[in-house]
This record gives sequence, structure tokens and C-alpha cells, in this order.
Amino acid sequence: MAVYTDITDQELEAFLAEYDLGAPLAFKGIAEGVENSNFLLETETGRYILTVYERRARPEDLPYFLDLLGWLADRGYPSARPIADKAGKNLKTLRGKPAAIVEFLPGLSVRKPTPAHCREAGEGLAWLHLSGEGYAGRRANDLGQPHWAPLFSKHRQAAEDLKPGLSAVIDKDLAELSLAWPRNLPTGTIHADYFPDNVFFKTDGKFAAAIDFYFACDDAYAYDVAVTLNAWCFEADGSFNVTAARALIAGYERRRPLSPAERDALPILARGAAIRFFLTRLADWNATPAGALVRPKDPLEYERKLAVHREGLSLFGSSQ
Ligand SMILES: Nc1ncnc2c1ncn2[C@@H]1O[C@H](COP(=O)(O)OP(=O)(O)O)[C@@H](O)[C@H]1O
Ligand SMILES: N[C@@H](CCOP(=O)(O)O)C(=O)O
Repeated sequence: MAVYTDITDQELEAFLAEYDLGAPLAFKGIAEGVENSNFLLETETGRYILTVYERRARPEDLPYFLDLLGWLADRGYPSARPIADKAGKNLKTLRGKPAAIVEFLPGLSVRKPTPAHCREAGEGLAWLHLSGEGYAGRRANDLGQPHWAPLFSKHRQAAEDLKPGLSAVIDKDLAELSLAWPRNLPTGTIHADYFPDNVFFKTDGKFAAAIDFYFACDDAYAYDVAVTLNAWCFEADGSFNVTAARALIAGYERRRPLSPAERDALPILARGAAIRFFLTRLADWNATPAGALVRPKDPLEYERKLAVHREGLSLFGSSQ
């Protein structure tokens, strides 16, 4: 579960006294998620999510994330608008840690996405990219391609412990990716963690909302598509579902057609995206003590995806 920080009733009441949200009616920790502590908060005025920022979120980045949520919501994108306190501040402190209240968004994520979900999710991603245009906040991708080799150098032994011989294979991946990495694709504000647990659907299966923008940054739009293909289009047996992938891309292109260069780059971007999540999972695997409340995500799931990408994805068939 992801509640690293407990909040007492007295602390909550004192915190809420700084807002115009009315008295609390219900407050409970949310088990899902791994990065931050999240609470479902119900007050006299409605439902909200209270987040206490932990772990990776750097305090200096939080205004970028919160302003982005507000920017997207102002443009009609279904993201959780931050709630300002009586003084107009949306970034606050609780238990000595940064904290914020955002709107509660209705909808449910899916554990096993179908191609129909992939289509909807793809369209939701393109909508996000278009809605982010003009956002003035800037944040370099601190988990982008230039950062992978330095990150891996700290966790080589963990890779060897997981699978003897793996560190040499990853070194080769990193070298090949560095040479082949596309550098001139259209860029903008991307989500960078658009996984099934961060996308909500309505009961009719239509896209409802996206949450968890705490890896958002400036990078290639097609890289965000590649992250999404990896997260949504692999089967439990490790095989890549090309039908789901084509549906995801078709959904994306309902709103934002990919250029030929973006399409051509998808296989190498997806290989890089697989390394990025392998590396952060590896780092977390190493850092999570046995018996911790949060179970780290399996790095080898992403190593298996990497192995698929080493063979090269054929996404569009021979006619395109
Ligand atoms: N705005 C929101 N509306 C409704 N539920 C939310 C919202 N934000 C977060 N949640 C719930 O909290 C869970 C964890 O949130 P998430 O941002 O993914 O956490 P973490 O950053 O720790 O991974 C989500 O799976 C979802 O159930
Ligand atoms: N999606 C990442 C981990 C980040 O978790 P989230 O719960 O914040 O989406 C992964 O799968 O490695």
C-alpha cells in the first residue's frame, strides 16, 4: 500500500481550517500507488484527493506538476484540478512534507486492458499532448536517455544478482540506444508514466481521465506513445499484442496524427522506454527493505519487454 505518512484527525482538521472546503466527513488512505501517500477526503463540499509527496518528487518540481494539472483542467482536459487554500496557495506542508489537495476524478482503471481500452487510452494521450501545448512550465526529463547509463552504473550489481550476465546485456543496450536515439522529433509536455493504473475509464469503456502527473516533463511526444505501448500492449505471458498496439496508435491518431519520422522511431523509442522503467524498478528493488509496506515492481518484467524490443517491433506491417 502507499501510505507512508499517517495523518491524525487533529492534523487533518488544522490543515483543512486553511481551506474553504467545509468540515471533513471521511478520510482514508488509498492502497494503490507506490510513489506518494494518497488519501480520499470527503468534506461538506465534495470529494478530494489529499497527496503527501514522498520519495522521488523533488519539492522544487511540485509547482510545475500542480500548475500543469490546472493548465490542462482549464483547457477542458480531465485532470485533477488542484484546490487552493484561503490564501490562494495550492502547495502546502503537512507533517513537514509537501502536500496538496486535488479534485477527485470519477472513473476506474482497468487491470487487463482490451484493444478497445487501448484505443481510448491512445486518444486520451493525444488529447493530453494537444492540451499541454502552450504550457509555460519547463521540466527536463531527468529519467530521459542521457540519464540511463549513469543510473545503471549505480545498480549493476543488482542486475547481476537478479540475472547473472545481465549487466553486460544492458551495457550493450545502452550503447546501441545512445547511437540510435532519435533527437529531432516533435517535443512538448508529456505524461511519462501513462500506465493503466493512471488512466480512468467510464462505465461504458470510454476514456474518463488521467492522473499521476508526477513524472511529467518535456520530451518527444512519440516517446510518451512508446512508454504507453510498453505499459498497455504486453500480455501476461510476455508477448507483445500488436492488435492492441495498433488500436492504441489509431486512437492516438484520432486526435494527433504521428509524422512518418515519429512512426519510424517508435520501435527504438519503445526499447528505450523499456530500459527506463527497468532501471527505476531495479533501483527501487535495491532500495526497498525486506518487509516494507510497498512491494517494489518487478524489474524483470521490463527486462523481458526489452528482450522483445531487441528483436525490433514491427508495428505497422509491410504496407505502411
Ligand atoms: N484525482 C484523483 N481522483 C480519484 N482517484 C485518485 C486521484 N488521484 C489518485 N487517485 C487514486 O489514488 C491512487 C494512487 O494515486 P497515484 O497518483 O497513482 O499515486 P502514486 O503517485 O503514489 O503512484 C490511484 O490509483 C487512484 O486510485
Ligand atoms: N509506473 C511505474 C511506477 C510508478 O508507479 P505509479 O503507481 O506512480 O504509476 C512502473 O510501473 O515502474
